[in-house]
Amino acid sequence: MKTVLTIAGSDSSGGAGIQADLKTMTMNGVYAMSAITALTAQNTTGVRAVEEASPEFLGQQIDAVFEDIYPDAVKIGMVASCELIRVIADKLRYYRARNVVLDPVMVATSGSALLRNDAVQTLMTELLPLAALVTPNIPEAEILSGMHIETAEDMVKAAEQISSAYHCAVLLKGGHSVNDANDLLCADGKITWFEGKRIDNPNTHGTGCTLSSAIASNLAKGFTLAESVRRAKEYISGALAAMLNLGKGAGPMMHNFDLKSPFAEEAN
Ligand SMILES: Nc1ncnc2c1ncn2[C@@H]1O[C@H](COP(=O)(O)OP(=O)(O)OP(=O)(O)O)[C@@H](O)[C@H]1O
Ligand SMILES: Cc1ncc(COP(=O)(O)O)c(N)n1
Repeated sequence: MKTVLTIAGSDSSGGAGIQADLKTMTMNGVYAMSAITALTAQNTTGVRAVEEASPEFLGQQIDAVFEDIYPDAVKIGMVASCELIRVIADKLRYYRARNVVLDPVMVATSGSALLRNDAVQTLMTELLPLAALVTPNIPEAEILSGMHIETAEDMVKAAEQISSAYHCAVLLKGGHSVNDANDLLCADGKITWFEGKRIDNPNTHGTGCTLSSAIASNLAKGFTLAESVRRAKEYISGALAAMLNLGKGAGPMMHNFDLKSPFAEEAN
């Protein structure tokens, strides 16, 4: 069985972060492992508190995984601080991690900051060059490229700029666009659009975490980058279309929307 490690923060409400990653990886047929950067006390309405792991303890978690079950892919989500970013970068270099997918999480859907302001530059210089793929949403791509993004042409220019500056592929996600949810892949100088009809569902907590974990899972299974993105887009569209409605704010999506297991049956 193929294996994937997520290095990310815990979301107590289960919709984003480590919890979304483990659900997504399991549903995408890989064995999921985790190294937790921070605990968050959060729900669908917002983040109440954050407890960061110490850099030493994060390093120990990553060592424990790599020394025993070497992951076929690594997904990185919330990284919180400069110190934690440096540990992650050192470990990924030391273990020559492959298929690294970086979701440059900065702000939660609810508006709370998940990355310290002074850590944005460290994320860009330390982690982007190690990534096979970086998956910014539109506001994150504006920060990474220093460009304002309004049109599809702006998305292409920003993705090309980030890709050439950091020598990694870029998937610029269109979830925050006013039009359809079309995502753009820029890899080896080639632009590919992945089109998605906008689903009228306000419950989008954890969409970015889910998409990047599904891509990492498919890379681990040996699919090409473009095919991994296509399959992940299909997965996120299915999870959103299942119209789960939980919580008082932007709720989580359903992961077991396609599960026909007898263990999933509910009592009448
Ligand atoms: N309403 C929607 N309908 C269809 N697809 C969507 C919708 N919202 C987001 N997506 C898709 O979900 C994925 C994540 O995109 P998005 O731009 O929301 O990322 P994000 O902002 O990082 O997510 P997060 O909510 O975790 O912060 C993309 O493939 C995007 O196209
Ligand atoms: C621990 C953690 N990681 C990532 C996100 C981003 O997800 P979203 O933008 O959907 O809130 C989050 N809210 N919490």
